[in-house]
Amino acid sequence: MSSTLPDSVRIVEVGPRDGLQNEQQPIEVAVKVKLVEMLAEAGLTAIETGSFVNPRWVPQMAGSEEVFAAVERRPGVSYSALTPNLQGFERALAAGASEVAVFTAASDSFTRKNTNCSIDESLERARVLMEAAAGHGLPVRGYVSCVVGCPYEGAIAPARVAEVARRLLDLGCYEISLGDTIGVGTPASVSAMLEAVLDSVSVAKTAVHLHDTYGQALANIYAALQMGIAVIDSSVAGLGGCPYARGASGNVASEEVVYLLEGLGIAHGVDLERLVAAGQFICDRLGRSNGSKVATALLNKASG
Ligand SMILES: CC(C)(COP(=O)([O-])OP(=O)([O-])OC[C@H]1O[C@@H](n2cnc3c(N)ncnc32)[C@H](O)[C@@H]1OP(=O)([O-])[O-])[C@@H](O)C(=O)NCCC(=O)NCCSC(=O)C[C@@](C)(O)CC(=O)[O-]
Repeated sequence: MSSTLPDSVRIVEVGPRDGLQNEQQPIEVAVKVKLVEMLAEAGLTAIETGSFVNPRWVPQMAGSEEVFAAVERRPGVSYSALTPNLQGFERALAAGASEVAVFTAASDSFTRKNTNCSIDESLERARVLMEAAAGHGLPVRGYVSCVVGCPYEGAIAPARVAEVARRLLDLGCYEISLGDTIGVGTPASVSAMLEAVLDSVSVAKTAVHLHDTYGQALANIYAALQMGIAVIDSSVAGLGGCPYARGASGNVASEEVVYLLEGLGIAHGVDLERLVAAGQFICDRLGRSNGSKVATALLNKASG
């Protein structure tokens, strides 16, 4: 095995936010709370618990205040919130989020559809937000969407991604999460993008956030691991998608990531059985089949 693989990986669980934001049916606050608590019990230490965006844009996240208020906090777990602007930050702060995440994209067209502004304007909003966050000592993570392809502009040049990632880092983000929002990347295009980013952002501050729309997410994660990336975003049961990226399916399933890391001998700190239980809990509540192949295989094995 390549010696460049990391010894341990931090999994950032985005299911309660990225996974649920696209759901059309109402989901009770108590169900979201139970999901977050089950994920923490499974050993996840970074859980994106909700977002503080305009509820007219993403109605499913309207109850995030209540979710943050009701979740029983476990020591050592970071309960983060996605925030597009100062107003979102103030809501996150009042709700007691452990940290916040700002977001932009490597595509102006996507940024306009998602946040009603240009990349430059989104970075200006992030700057204002981050000044406020610094005043409260709250860490800020940065997302770049459309790092390989954009639903409106097509292929995205790696240099464009590197530039936006660098600008977020310069604003003070402690980590940059690179999102293949529509899951079009392959190991070749993801590696080329990462090479460009790693020229100006250290590997220790780089994370990948890969949707599995074309079934390439695990292969892309393996390519990223080989480049030393040690932070992976994922969503329990493979839930999710961005409401402003038509056709985008869920993130790579957290269960798949844990199984892969286990097989590679990379430490991750997650109890797979409990994680599978959390995924099945939310799938049952949503009335849908489990999007994780690993969960499906383990559940079939247990019942057979
Ligand atoms: C960014 C805005 C707010 C701009 O939306 P806007 O309409 O341009 O905002 P505005 O500043 O002109 O304000 C208009 C109204 O929105 C309200 N408003 C303004 N901000 C907030 C806020 N924070 N919370 C609550 N309300 C807010 C504000 O108070 C006002 O209310 P009104 O006076 O009309 O009643 C809007 O476009 C928005 O909420 N967009 C969010 C879209 C979203 O959540 N997308 C999904 C997350 S991104 C993603 O999934 C990708 C990612 C991160 O996972 C990585 C990947 O996969 O690539």
